[in-house]
Amino acid sequence: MPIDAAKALAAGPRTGEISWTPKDVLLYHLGIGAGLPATDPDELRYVLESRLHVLPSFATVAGSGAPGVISGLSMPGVDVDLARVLHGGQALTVHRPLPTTGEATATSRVVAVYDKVKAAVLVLRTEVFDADGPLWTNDAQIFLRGEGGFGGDRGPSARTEPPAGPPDRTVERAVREDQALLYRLSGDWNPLHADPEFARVAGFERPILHGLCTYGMTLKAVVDTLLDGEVTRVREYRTRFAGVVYPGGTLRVRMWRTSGTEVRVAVSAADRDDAPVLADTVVAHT
Ligand SMILES: CCCCCCC[C@@H](O)CC(=O)SCCNC(=O)CCNC(=O)[C@H](O)C(C)(C)COP(=O)(O)OP(=O)(O)OC[C@H]1O[C@@H](n2cnc3c(N)ncnc32)[C@H](O)[C@@H]1OP(=O)(O)O
Repeated sequence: MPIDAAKALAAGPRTGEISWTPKDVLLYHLGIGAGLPATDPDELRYVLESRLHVLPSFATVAGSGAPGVISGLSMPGVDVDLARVLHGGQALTVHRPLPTTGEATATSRVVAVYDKVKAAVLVLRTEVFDADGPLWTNDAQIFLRGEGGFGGDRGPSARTEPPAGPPDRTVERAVREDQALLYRLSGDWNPLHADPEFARVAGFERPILHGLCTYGMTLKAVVDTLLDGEVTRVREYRTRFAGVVYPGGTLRVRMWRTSGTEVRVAVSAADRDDAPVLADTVVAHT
């Protein structure tokens, strides 16, 4: 059986050491489209090592290859075809600002398996600590097409509409044609994002963008637009991947300030009739 929920949930945590350097942070920032225009002082904080600030969504790729990245998909009770895997959602809690250089311990385990009948949804939690204590917690929701129907708990429904009324701010961000090719160098080498033949087998007309690339692009847009570019103000950031993004397209990012410490966000593909891309998206901040 491809998904054995009981076995996946009973499996002990996987632990590994991770580390990163400013070069990894710079590469990640470039992969989510930072650095344009190259002379903009606000952009230099993302792409120049002497001024480097770490966008918290870097936590989703830090120490690639360790538990929690693609290797997180090979675990007890989970034996799935990569072509059926889509990233369903992501929730990040930042316990402390991310340093530009780090050595930490990452522990991952499956905390939930939901049966959506036509799919299974796996929630993989990764907790990261360094010598000074907790750094961040990441929950990845992995949508496994065709793997449901095992009689499990259906779990929560993902149907939240964006807040009523016009957004406080709307910005657009171009997705470069080579965005996925650059982004994948931060650690997610899934061929779905680079190999046209693999993408076709997976049911797409061409390679799609990594969900976590859209996730990072969106957080950067929010931080730059509403948080004065101060990356350390982000406390939590969660989203659901509601539709695919193709390289070469344009993200339309709508933002609602719902309180002094919360921004709700909806992202659509401006080049594809405003099709929803990110839903149920919240940035909690100081
Ligand atoms: C450790 C990290 C590992 C990371 C692994 C990932 C590796 C990466 O390289 C892979 C990627 O980046 S893939 C790219 C990013 N993801 C996407 O583009 C997916 C976009 N979303 C979709 O296509 C559809 O929403 C789709 C297909 C997701 C769902 O659409 P439908 O099939 O039409 O589903 P629908 O009928 O609307 O709903 C069925 C039930 O599922 C729940 N649901 C819907 N979307 C969900 C989502 N995104 N996440 C979780 N649950 C979701 C619905 O609530 C519904 O359940 P219920 O009936 O109980 O309410």
